[in-house]
Amino acid sequence: MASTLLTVRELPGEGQRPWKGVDPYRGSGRRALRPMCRAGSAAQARPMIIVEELSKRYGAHQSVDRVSFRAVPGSVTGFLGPNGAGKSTTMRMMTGLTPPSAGHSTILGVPYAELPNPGRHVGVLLDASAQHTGRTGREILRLGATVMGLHRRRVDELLEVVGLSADEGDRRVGNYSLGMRQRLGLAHALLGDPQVLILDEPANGLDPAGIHWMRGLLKAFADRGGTVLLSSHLLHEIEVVADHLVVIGRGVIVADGSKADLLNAAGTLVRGTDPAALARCLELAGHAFTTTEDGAYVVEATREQIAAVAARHGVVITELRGADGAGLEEMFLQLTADDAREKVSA
Ligand SMILES: Nc1ncnc2c1ncn2[C@@H]1O[C@H](COP(=O)(O)OP(=O)(O)OP(=O)(O)O)[C@@H](O)[C@H]1O
Repeated sequence: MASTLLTVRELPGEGQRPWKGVDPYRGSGRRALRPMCRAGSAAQARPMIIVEELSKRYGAHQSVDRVSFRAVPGSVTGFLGPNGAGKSTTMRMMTGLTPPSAGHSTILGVPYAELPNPGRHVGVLLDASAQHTGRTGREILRLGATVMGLHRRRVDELLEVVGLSADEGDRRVGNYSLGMRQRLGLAHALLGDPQVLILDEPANGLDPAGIHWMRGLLKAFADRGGTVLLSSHLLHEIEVVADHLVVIGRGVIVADGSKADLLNAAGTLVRGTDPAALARCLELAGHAFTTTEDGAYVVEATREQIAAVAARHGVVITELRGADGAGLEEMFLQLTADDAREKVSA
């Protein structure tokens, strides 16, 4: 299937970048990232990442099985799955580090390996602990800046953006904590002012303040028109930051949709003053439901449908909301229950 969105020649070069000439730092106490203004809403709907039927087999083990999804600009796509589900393998295939057994993927319309000066278009953070431990953070960023043809000034800017002090920048990476390595990895991913970010578990090792900071950074990146693909098993983190969710279990995509749709699919929680009467009217209306431990019902119907049924039968409702009390975790555990190492009681 032809999926080319932009040819290499059409990729915005330095002189064509829409944000060229804008001073992104003016008026801000801390340095901000460059804005990524995008033309219209139609352009925003075009997927920047297309993964089609990607598969990876290691010997007899099928690690990734015909995985397909897309990520569009202006949004954060959360790539969720339990340990060993195939997230890293998929991302490694997308970024040319692992050859797929079948399928293909494109970023900005071309395979990652065909992007000219890829760091200028796609920021990748796959394994923060893989950085050279003998170099300082600043040296690693300077090397990256040289390879990408960037001014050295950019290194200082990015150290500041990710919250590493000048002193920390001059320390050897071998002496960095995991959280500091994640910040450095993120700085490296952002160095080339890319349009797309592919980040594998970037929150690992970050403290709560660091996770909060990163959440803001990724949201701001997406708000400026960037495309973010973010893998994690930190479900609450993803729930807060992602607009779109792709859930993987044992190498297979088990859910793919907007966060709102997937959470709504978890059903509606309703509680009434007379549970038996409420149950009867739900049955009469043909709405399937389950009972929670504390006597509420989780119903396969919208809030409006339930309210209408209750009103028709004169049943008093005391609580009516999306059944997302446990948020994404509940949905995630349900969707991956067959795949999880720890079995979850329904
Ligand atoms: N080089 C390899 N050789 C053999 N098996 C591999 C290799 N790389 C990954 N696998 C297997 O592929 C499966 C998916 O691993 P992957 O690292 O992609 O999972 P993940 O979803 O990123 O997990 P985690 O959340 O624990 O990082 C696992 O069963 C893993 O053991």
